[in-house]
Parts: sequence; C-alpha cells; structure tokens
Amino acid sequence: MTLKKTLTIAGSDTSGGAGIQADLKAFQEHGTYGMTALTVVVTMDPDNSWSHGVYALPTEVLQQQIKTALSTGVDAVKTGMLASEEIIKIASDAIQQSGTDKVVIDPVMVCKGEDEVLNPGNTTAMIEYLLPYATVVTPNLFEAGQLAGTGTPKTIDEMKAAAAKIHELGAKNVVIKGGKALPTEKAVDLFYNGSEFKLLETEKIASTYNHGAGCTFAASVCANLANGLSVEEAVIEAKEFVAAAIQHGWALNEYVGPVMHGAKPRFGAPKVTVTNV
Ligand SMILES: Nc1ncnc2c1ncn2[C@@H]1O[C@H](COP(=O)(O)OP(=O)(O)O)[C@@H](O)[C@H]1O
Ligand SMILES: Cc1ncc(COP(=O)(O)O)c(C=O)c1O
Ligand SMILES: [Mg+2]
Repeated sequence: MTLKKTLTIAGSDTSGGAGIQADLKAFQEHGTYGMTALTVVVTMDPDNSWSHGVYALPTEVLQQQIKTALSTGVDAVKTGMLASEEIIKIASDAIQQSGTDKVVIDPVMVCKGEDEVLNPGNTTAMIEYLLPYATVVTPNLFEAGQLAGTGTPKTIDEMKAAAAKIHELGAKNVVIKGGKALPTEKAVDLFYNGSEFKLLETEKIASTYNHGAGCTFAASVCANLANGLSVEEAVIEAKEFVAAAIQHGWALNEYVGPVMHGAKPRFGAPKVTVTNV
C-alpha cells in the first residue's frame, strides 16, 4: 500500500500542540504520510510564564531537509511559521520545485497568547513569494488584514473585501478564519474561490484550549487535497476536524491548552453548515 505524501515547511512547537507537531498529527489522522522541513524551533520558558523563544535553524539545514523530502515526490505541501524573508523565499522555491498544485499557505504571523508579531516585514515577502503559488491560503482575521492591507476585518463584509484582495494577489482560494475572534454566535470562516463567497459555520466552542487550531486546520486541508478532495470539500472536512479538536482541547499545564488533534475519528465532530453570502 502506498500513502499520499504531505510535506510541511514550518516551525517546531516544542510543546507539541501547534507547528510541525500539529501538522504531523493531522497528516497522520488523515491517512497521509507526513514529512517535515523545519524552519525554526520554538521553546517555552516555564520559569518565565511560558514566554516563547524562537530559534532559527541555519538555512543550509532547511535546504537539505527540503531536498530530502522533495526527492521522494510529494503530493501536497503546507507552510507554517517561516520567520524571515530568506526562509519565505526558500519555501517558495521548494513549492515551485515540488511540481505540486496542492499548496496550503498558513501565513502564521502571531502565536495565540503572544502579543508580539513575528517580523512584520515578512508580510510583503509572503505576498510576493507565496500567495501566487497558494491553492489555499488560511489567514486568521489579523493575518488577513495584514495581507490585504485593509486592517483587521471586523464584519463579514470586511472579511469579503479582504478575501477578494488576497485572491487578487494570487491565492486561488482564500479561507479567512473568523474563529473565536469574530463577535458572532457561531464560529464563522469565510471561503472565497474567486467566484463565490461561502460562510462555513460550526457551533462556537466555549474553550480556551485552542493552541494549534490554526495549524491543525491548514494541515488537514493539505492532507485532504493530497487525498484527492476538491478544495471546498477539503476545507469543510478540515473545519469539522478542527472543531472536534477544539471541543476536546485539554490543559497541558497551567499555561497552555492544546487541541486534541485526533478527536474527530474517536468522538465525532460538530456539523459544518455552508451558506452563500
Ligand atoms: N471557539 C471555537 N469554536 C469552534 N471553532 C473554532 C473556535 N476557535 C477557532 N475555531 C476554528 O478553528 C480554526 C482555526 O482558527 P483560529 O484558531 O482562529 O486560527 P489561528 O490559530 O490561526 O488564529 C478555524 O476554522 C476556526 O473557525
Ligand atoms: C512553531 C509554531 N507554528 C505555528 C504556531 C501558530 O499556532 P496556531 O495553530 O495556534 O495558530 C505556533 C504557536 O505557538 C508555533 O509555535
Ligand atoms: Mg495560526
């Protein structure tokens, strides 16, 4: 038996909930074979309120990892935390070399619970080097506002305007994650494929144990594309998958509550409703 091969180019979250750890767990749960190219290692200091340290790996090490993974012939690629313009360019080259048209860009700019934005200058590089190759881009509200240059959207209409702008910049499909931040009764994401806007909604789960939700969502989209689902099917299943993961999120310690990546196959998932807007 062979498996579809999925590659994540992203950071390591040592605490295991987000980053490549989330990606590998989501890849596995979707029955794909996950591979990794690490960009940075993120650590958390238990003696200083779990404050994050971000350590970049030498770019030669990243290049060698990409060479290894691409030599196997990957079916789909996802990017996560990239941390510098140079790393963004390397990821862009890797995507082009991979020859796949199944590319999920998760434009990570902030970690939940951390105020600091990772190198704001990277936004320009993501626009230039990554969006033109994105089959799907998955910004949260803040990231969508940065990419679109509109400021953080606060309403569905503002999300639509930002999605249209990001599509114009080259991303074939855009999912803006309203998630918990949007003041709506449901957890609302906006999907735009260049011709239709759709709202994807689940119940909003009252939980703060959501660390890694964004990575888990994007990695699930990537695995679903590798497995041959259409973009819309891939996004809807990923939303079910992450909603279940949040529903069963848990406290790792007093500082962080990761999602339970593999919750959907074990406990089932909330239903996603789709409405044209
Ligand atoms: N409280 C919640 N209940 C249900 N779904 C949620 C909740 N928070 C986030 N989500 C969903 O999880 C996915 C990831 O979103 P989010 O956590 O906002 O991303 P990020 O981690 O990148 O900021 C999205 O599909 C979003 O709608
Ligand atoms: C390496 C890494 N990538 C990505 C993220 C973003 O995680 P989320 O899925 O919560 O947006 C984090 C957050 O801690 C991280 O450490
Ligand atoms: Mg995120």
